[in-house]
Amino acid sequence: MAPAAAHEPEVIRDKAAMRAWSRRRRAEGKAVALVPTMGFLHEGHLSLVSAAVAAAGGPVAVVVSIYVNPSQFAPTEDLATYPSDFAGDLGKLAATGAVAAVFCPPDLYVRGSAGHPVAGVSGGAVSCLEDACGHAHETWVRVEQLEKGLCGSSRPVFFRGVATVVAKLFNIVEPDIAAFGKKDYQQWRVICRMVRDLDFAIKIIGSEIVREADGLAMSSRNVHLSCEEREKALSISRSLVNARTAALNGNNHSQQIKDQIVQTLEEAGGQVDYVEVVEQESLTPVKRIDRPAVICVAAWFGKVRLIDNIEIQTTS
Ligand SMILES: Nc1ncnc2c1ncn2[C@@H]1O[C@H](COP(=O)(O)OP(=O)(O)OP(=O)(O)O)[C@@H](O)[C@H]1O
Ligand SMILES: CC(C)(CO)[C@@H](O)C(=O)[O-]
Ligand code: BAL
Repeated sequence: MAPAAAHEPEVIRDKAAMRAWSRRRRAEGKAVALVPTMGFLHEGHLSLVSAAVAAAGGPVAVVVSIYVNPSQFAPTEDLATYPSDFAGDLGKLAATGAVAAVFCPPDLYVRGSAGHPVAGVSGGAVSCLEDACGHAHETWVRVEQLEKGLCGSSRPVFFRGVATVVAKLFNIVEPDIAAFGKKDYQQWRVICRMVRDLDFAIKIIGSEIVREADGLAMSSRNVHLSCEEREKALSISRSLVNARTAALNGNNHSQQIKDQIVQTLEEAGGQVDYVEVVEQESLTPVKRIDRPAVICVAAWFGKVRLIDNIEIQTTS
């Protein structure tokens, strides 16, 4: 976003202090906008700040939360190596001049004692939270249909953890607006559905994907790609753009589109997790792209699992 006068955001670590801060801002006549993140910020995150300010359309206090949520990671996933740079993040947020507070709680869960045997959810899976601390926390938000498929298939505790922690953040920050990136397309849809179904009085913004100049979707995990892997990973955005061009030119059979993308990714040396063509809102698979659809991809390059997608708006 355009450089503005640097403004140091207030750093808040305590839940009660965060809630009190939000209530004071609202009493001053400001809307409160929340941008939930896991830190190691990049331009994609900063675009959410701009989107939240634009959506408010008036006086607004923007809160960016930075919290790496253990309950959305399975013990086999990369919680331990998730990148972080708190000082760098604060500098980037200050430079926007648009962020009033950073909420960075040391922990958001009631913890039990380690070593307790834990039964899994969804066919045996447990998250890093239960794995380390038993079942002291036992209340979960499930968005039962939308959490299935796509990322939900290979990350069985992911959306349960995301919906739960976002609900907790909503209850702590009490925002009027919250901004999410369409890079995590299924996550954005899951949050929209949770807000609708549970009557959160919060306007959810779905913000466009911010890309590097060569097309790679910005992602905190990109830092773990070697130069060679990064070059190969460009096959994701390139294959998505080609697929959209083909679909808009009438080559709109989902199976052919998927086969072409899988072939391109594998030839580049990627390991495909999934390629799916789905309806934009319901995320149900479509056989042809004859209504608004989105092509979603997850693929591994080296040890890094990347996701990306492209929306296709049909005119018919
Ligand atoms: N390139 C991007 N464009 C727009 N929004 C983004 C982009 N990358 C992340 N976001 C959004 O930022 C928010 C916080 O995401 P997160 O902190 O997990 O960053 P990330 O870059 O997605 O990291 P990861 O490597 O875990 O995918 C989410 O709503 C996410 O969709
Ligand atoms: C929404 C979120 C902050 C919940 O932990 C996370 O999944 C993310 O950064 O996309
Ligand atoms: N941006 C999604 C967070 C995760 O992959 O855990």
